[in-house]
Amino acid sequence: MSVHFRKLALIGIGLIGSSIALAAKRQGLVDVISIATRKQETLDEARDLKLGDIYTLEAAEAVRGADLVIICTPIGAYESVMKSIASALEPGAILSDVGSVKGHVVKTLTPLVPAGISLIPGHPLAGTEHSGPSAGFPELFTGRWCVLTPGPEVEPAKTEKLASFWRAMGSQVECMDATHHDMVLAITSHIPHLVAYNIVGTVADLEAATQSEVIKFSASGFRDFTRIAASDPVMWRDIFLTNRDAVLEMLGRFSEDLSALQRSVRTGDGPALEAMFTRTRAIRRSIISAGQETAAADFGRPHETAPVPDIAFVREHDGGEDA
Ligand SMILES: NC(=O)c1ccc[n+]([C@@H]2O[C@H](COP(=O)([O-])OP(=O)(O)OC[C@H]3O[C@@H](n4cnc5c(N)ncnc54)[C@H](O)[C@@H]3O)[C@@H](O)[C@H]2O)c1
Ligand SMILES: O=C(O)C(=O)C[C@]1(C(=O)O)C=C[C@@H](O)C=C1
Repeated sequence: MSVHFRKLALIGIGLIGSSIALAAKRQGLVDVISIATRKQETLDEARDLKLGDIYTLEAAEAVRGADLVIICTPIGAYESVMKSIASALEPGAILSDVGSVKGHVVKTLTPLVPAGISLIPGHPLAGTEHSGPSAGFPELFTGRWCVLTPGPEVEPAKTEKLASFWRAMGSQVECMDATHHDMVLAITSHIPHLVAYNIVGTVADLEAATQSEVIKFSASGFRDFTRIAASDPVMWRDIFLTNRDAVLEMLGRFSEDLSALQRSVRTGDGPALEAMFTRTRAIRRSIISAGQETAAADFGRPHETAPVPDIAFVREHDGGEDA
């Protein structure tokens, strides 16, 4: 199966779009890359970085003649992007995306997709807290999962072609149901971000209320949370607006477990606290020893089959992790 595409159109060129452009070019997966963004300054930045071959503010122009189109904008922009590109899509093209929520994306895009176009939603489980065209790097997807959620109507050969594209950029690919994806990501990615946003907000409020230097003397545990809490506000707003049900369901479970911990602290239950912390330390160590700092374990893939990414590289780009 050929991995090659004639023309790749990227709608939105931030962290993920620019990483795809760099990785696809490096691996020789496409002849031409066309890039569309909403703002001229972003387009100019992408051109200065030589991310593509064609640059335009018109998404419809970018997708004309493209055999692979990947939407790389925040999820809230999908409907208007789709309406503007629908009539310009090339018959036979694969239409995909990289959005962090899949159920909502399927619901929004499906009714707008013209006949003859294969919609195969995707989600690379890789990222950083940085955004914009200059944040991308071609190794972002190396050793990371990419989840695809094709509907039953999609020809298996089309899904396989897109899967080969992601594999050629270094990812491992898994197909799954969009609802399952959203439930797993709610607990492994969305709630961790919510917790980080909350704790950093609480500390900042405390500092203001007590007029004391709480943040100045914060230890590195708190700083790890501030990395996550620095993630793009628009992207994360859209994730919580579109994965509401799964996030609320998982948040219920999370709150129960937090209450149990609260009780252990209040009652001075040392053994319970130690048992919990021993269990979580073992989970962290098993992820690190498998070299897979992603949600791979949550997809039930045995650790030993996970590829070993260059942890030093990941650490440098992710802003620091303990080993
Ligand atoms: N950042 C991550 O860690 C990460 C990881 C995996 C998936 N994702 C998903 O990838 C998508 C993009 O995230 P990112 O981190 O690359 O964001 P980003 O903010 O770095 O880039 C988004 C890009 O979309 C452009 N854009 C916004 N609205 C647009 C519109 N209407 N038309 C054309 N362009 C538009 C912006 O100008 C920007 O270039 C999101 O849907 C997000 O859920 C992000
Ligand atoms: O490493 C980070 O900074 C990320 O937040 C990446 C992360 C994640 O939660 O793992 C964030 C959202 C994406 O949908 C996928 C990956």
